[in-house]
Amino acid sequence: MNAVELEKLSYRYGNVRAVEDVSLTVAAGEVVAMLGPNGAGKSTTLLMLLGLLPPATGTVRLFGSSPAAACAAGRVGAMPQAGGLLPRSTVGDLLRFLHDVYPDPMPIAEALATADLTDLVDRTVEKLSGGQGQRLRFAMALIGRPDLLVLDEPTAALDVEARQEFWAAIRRYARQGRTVLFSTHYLEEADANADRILVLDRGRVIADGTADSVKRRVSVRTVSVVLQNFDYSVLPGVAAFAQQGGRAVLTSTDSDATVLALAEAGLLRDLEVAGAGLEEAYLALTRVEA
Ligand SMILES: Nc1ncnc2c1ncn2[C@@H]1O[C@H](COP(=O)(O)OP(=O)(O)OP(=O)(O)O)[C@@H](O)[C@H]1O
Repeated sequence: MNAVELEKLSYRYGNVRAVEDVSLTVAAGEVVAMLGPNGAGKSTTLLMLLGLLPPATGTVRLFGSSPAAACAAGRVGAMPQAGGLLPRSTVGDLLRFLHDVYPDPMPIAEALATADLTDLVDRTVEKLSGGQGQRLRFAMALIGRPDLLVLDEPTAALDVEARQEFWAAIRRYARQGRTVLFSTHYLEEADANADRILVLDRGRVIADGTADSVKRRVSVRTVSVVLQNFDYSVLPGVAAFAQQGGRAVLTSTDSDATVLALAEAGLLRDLEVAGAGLEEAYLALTRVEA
């Protein structure tokens, strides 16, 4: 059974089209990253998925049920983007409280260990670092032993080390065959931690597949030549332009056309053409859509 089925979901805030006709399924056991720039519609999609925002059009099914029924059955755990921690409570207080709410919770010691919080059980929330606070939210999301974990930009504002610790905890949980859906701005996070990447832009899914297939979705290449005084962005195929060490580095969705145009403009000095990484593919995808 699919963990998530979204069909033709749309949402508007007044005149702003936040989500447009999004249809997708997530199979049970998949770890899926939802990648997209600011305002792409990630949070709005996740809020509708969780049943916290009624879709303008379309339907959401979680494990074949409505979001409300799946949540009531304890099958869904979520880490929303914003969300306070009850002041003056300790890590242990919050987990004990939630432990008693769910039908089939995991032992508190297991939630603490999975989120690497065992040594902080008596710490009050005001004294937690940013990374520790996020790991507590993660423990709160997973103590109900949910089959589906939904995380909205869980590592925003964390430093590199805290992010690594956080992802190690998520991977421990995913290895138990759970479904995880997370949103992020960080390509490397999506690449390193997800089986599949969805790219959202302006409310639509513009790519869906493995990191490799996202790269192949547009045959993006990096074309570079010695930098000259020229507006490279007007050349055909060029989705992005950067200056690096005296070179013009062009991300191109049609490297043949770009190279031909460079030749015609007399700009072909010390040409290099290379396959591009996920970052360039993503940039090109969102630019091509624009
Ligand atoms: N409460 C709101 N009222 C009005 N417009 C909103 C509201 N929330 C979001 N929007 C708009 O809807 C669009 C989608 O926003 P959303 O927060 O879903 O995107 P996002 O991909 O999660 O962005 P971010 O990465 O910045 O969190 C944006 O244009 C945003 O400005």
